[in-house]
Amino acid sequence: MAVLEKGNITIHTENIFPIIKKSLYTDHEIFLRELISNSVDAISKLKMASLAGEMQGEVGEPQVTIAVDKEKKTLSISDNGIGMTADEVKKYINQVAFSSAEDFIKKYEKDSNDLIGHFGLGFYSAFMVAAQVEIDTLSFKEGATAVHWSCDGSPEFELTESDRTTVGTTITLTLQDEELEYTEQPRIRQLVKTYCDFMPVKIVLDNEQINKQEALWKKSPRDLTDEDYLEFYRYLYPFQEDPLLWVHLNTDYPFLLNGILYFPKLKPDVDFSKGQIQLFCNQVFVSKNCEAIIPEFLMPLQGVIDSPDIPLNVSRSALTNDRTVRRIADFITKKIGNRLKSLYDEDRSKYISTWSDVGTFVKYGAIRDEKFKKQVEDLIIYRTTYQPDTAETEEVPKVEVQSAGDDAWKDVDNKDNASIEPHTTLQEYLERNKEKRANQVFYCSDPGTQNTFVELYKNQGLEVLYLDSFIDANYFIPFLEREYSEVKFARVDSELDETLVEEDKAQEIVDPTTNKTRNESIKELFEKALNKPRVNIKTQAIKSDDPQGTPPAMVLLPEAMRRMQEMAALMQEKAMAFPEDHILMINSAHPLIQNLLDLNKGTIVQSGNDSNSMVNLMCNHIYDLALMSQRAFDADGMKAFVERSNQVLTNLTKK
Ligand SMILES: Nc1ncnc2c1ncn2[C@@H]1O[C@H](COP(=O)(O)OP(=O)(O)OP(=O)(O)O)[C@@H](O)[C@H]1O
Repeated sequence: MAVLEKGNITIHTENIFPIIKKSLYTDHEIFLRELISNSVDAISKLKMASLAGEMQGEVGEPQVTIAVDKEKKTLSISDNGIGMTADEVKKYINQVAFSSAEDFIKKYEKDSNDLIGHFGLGFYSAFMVAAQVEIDTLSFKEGATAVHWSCDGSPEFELTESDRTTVGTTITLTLQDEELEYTEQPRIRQLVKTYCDFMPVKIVLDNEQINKQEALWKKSPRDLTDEDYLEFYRYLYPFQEDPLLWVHLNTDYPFLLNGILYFPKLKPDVDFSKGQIQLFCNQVFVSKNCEAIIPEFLMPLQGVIDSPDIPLNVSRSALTNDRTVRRIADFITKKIGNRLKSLYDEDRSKYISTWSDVGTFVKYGAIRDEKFKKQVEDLIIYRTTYQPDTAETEEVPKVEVQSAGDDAWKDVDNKDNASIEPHTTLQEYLERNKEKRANQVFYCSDPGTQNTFVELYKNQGLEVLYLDSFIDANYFIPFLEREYSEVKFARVDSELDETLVEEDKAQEIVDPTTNKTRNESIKELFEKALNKPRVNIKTQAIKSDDPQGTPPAMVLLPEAMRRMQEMAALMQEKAMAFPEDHILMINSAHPLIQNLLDLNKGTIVQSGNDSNSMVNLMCNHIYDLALMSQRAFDADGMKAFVERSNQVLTNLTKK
């Protein structure tokens, strides 16, 4: 075969190939994406040429075909695209590709690993894995002759005639010995699935199409059903629970952007620093790492974004500061806010049912992003103990939610989820409770351990909000306190609000010999029995029509002190130990406490019992029961509790 040309590739650095081969990129595998992208481009160029009437004959069904040969150690990528003439090979491969390679390498040699997806490496990335690269190509142009180009990784190349008869290009790589993994079919399938799954052309290996092809995000939302979105999610994230909501992004001005973002069901240990959104550029996968593009608070979202306007061959830090990227981030944030607002306005019961997960994003976003906060501040809701009157005769379960803007509660059909609980906004809460306790919010951070307190508040007609998501205590409540500086937030177990306690009848003197009040006597009794100087014992009489139904004692953790400890635990990244300094509040109105005082005075005659030791046991027991409703015992605590329980029962059953 006639040699058309032998020559040197026009580059100015002799050592470009060793750099490409060895040190520049850790991700050698991306060469396949680059070569397939070139093929897909060549196919769309041919389509355009055909539409422009520049082409004789029919364009066949577009296809990229991959073939591997283990014995020959080759991998080839063929397309039926536009092809190249000899002159085009000289120009685009020898000059353009290699001189841009040189530029690229010079510019990014140092921080190449910081590049998003190592995009724009192009044809010459083949030399990362190949000892020799051959191009066999026939241009669509009339009268073109097929050419064969080959290069062994030195700056020398050879161009010869080829006997190829079909329009298109085949790139054949003879792989380096340490890169033979690319002759393995499963490896190729995996790479195509990762990088080329949504490319708009069929990719075939061993007579089988191995890419999915349809990029749902490029379609119009009008043509898609909920099931389409769900199916796509399940394809992207198999074995995960269905997402709660999604937002379809679709704009072409002032930048091109398509994408679908899903709100997943959150795991309690969600890590806001790790993204799961996949970044594409014209349906070519770039990176599963959108940190520089997506605002941090949207990191737990999943899905895809695709934009040719995101500069991909710049370093990450340059990307974050890029003007278009910042505008894209703002656009995404705004769209998310709009989606939440429309759901809030149009489907309140769905909004509420997804709130426990979606709310975490919203709260975090409101803390982190001033603009987003403005968009969502009226959409932040809280589960509440408030129970509006419900119409009991209706057959369809109803959920009561507060309508937007006013204080009227309305029924919402709730066929899907009968267990939706009442929710309210903070403004509505403050408005509703301003007569009873102006600018005061009572909240519960853990219904499991604070239920006794919640019940107490509820019974006295005080409304409690549940601020029990994992970002509430350390981040969101402090944020609310900065936003609403006039409002005080107190956890239900921090102290008993004055509305819960009786103005004291317990000041009466019960012991004429010592002149002690009832309260003083109770306090002294417990102090002696417990002998725990760090436990601050207080007495109060809880208001109730049924004192037996109230707890005889409660352990309280003053708000400021508890928060300091929570903060300290957070900084040390460990769970907060139960504070040894706490308040033991004895409910002097409870019959048990009354009886205990009497027992201590010996007025109740317990035949055969040593009333002193019995009183002592009882005091400790009351304290343990109060502690128990706040936290679980450790092994020693449990042992002591069980032993004492048995002792009490033995004493009580003694003849
Ligand atoms: N399969 C192909 N069919 C036809 N022409 C091709 C093919 N592969 C490469 N080319 C030509 O070679 C040129 C250089 O390719 P290369 O991949 O280096 O850069 P690029 O595709 O222009 O840009 P990028 O750096 O973004 O990949 C292409 O612009 C194209 O003209």
